[in-house]
Amino acid sequence: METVSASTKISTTEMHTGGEPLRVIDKDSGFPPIKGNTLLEKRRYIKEHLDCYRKLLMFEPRGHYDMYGVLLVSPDMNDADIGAIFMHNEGYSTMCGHAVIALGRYAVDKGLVKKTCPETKVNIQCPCGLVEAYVSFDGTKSSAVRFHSVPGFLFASGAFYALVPAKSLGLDMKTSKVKDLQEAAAAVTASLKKSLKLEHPDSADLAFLYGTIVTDGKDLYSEEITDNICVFADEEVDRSPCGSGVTARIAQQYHRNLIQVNQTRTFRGPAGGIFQAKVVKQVQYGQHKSVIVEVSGNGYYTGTSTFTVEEDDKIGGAGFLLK
Ligand SMILES: O=C(O)[C@H]1NCC[C@@H]1O
Repeated sequence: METVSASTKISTTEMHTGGEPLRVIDKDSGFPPIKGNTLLEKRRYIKEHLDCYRKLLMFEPRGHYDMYGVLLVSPDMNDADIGAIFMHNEGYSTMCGHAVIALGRYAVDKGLVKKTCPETKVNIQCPCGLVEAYVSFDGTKSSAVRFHSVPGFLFASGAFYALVPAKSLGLDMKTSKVKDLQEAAAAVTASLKKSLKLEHPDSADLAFLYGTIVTDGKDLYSEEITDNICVFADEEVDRSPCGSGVTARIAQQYHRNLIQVNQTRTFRGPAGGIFQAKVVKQVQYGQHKSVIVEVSGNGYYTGTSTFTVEEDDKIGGAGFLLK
């Protein structure tokens, strides 16, 4: 495992989607070179050799407990425009909807794809597979983004989640404190990790429980907003409604016959941000009857940063988290 070099200088673009941060680390950011032919190999290489840079960029004092980032790499899928490696307080996730929404805009604005009006398509290779993002673009400004998930199935989707109604934990989405919802969700994740063996049709790298989503239990189709909170990685709280999480909720609602193809549901996260989602088609994925879900939302820019390290800064050079 490497340690961060004192000559490090990494420049990032800061964004958020529904309140959930996204630190975009582009290919020319100053992040050290990454070995590997495929996206999953690169993800493994970073995990094994460059994890100190994740800590540098996600942890305090440059980030915080609930920070989220994406590193852009060259994709290995022919159809992909960009490759994305997601990172958070514990490691590297397989799919991230809020990041895809922000990244869609980023790719259009940075000229990483050929722009078309009224929508520009951006194909993003994520660890879980190819995600198609459609970015509204009027010739000058990019805005709302919708994306089509990889197939979502019950047990599970691009990322594996447990879905639990707040009521069954003795809690309430409107009146309970975020801290109480966070602790209860983390306890569900911890106990399931001990008892549940997950399998993914494509790769063992993708088969792990990413988190627990506590919901208001409003799963039957209606135009009413449904609230949820996603607690993932090391008890990290998603501020947004969670793009991969609402994909999982829609997949569950569809498989339980509570919604039909093209019925749009509106999801709200703990910061009040809204995503809309619907099943666009049913597909077969390995042995799983699956669905492609379309999720839409808005990502925004909040600024840019350049991070450096001083040689004798042991605390800031390693980064730290306070629980
Ligand atoms: O929107 C999402 O899918 C993500 N947000 C943070 C946790 C998930 O990766």
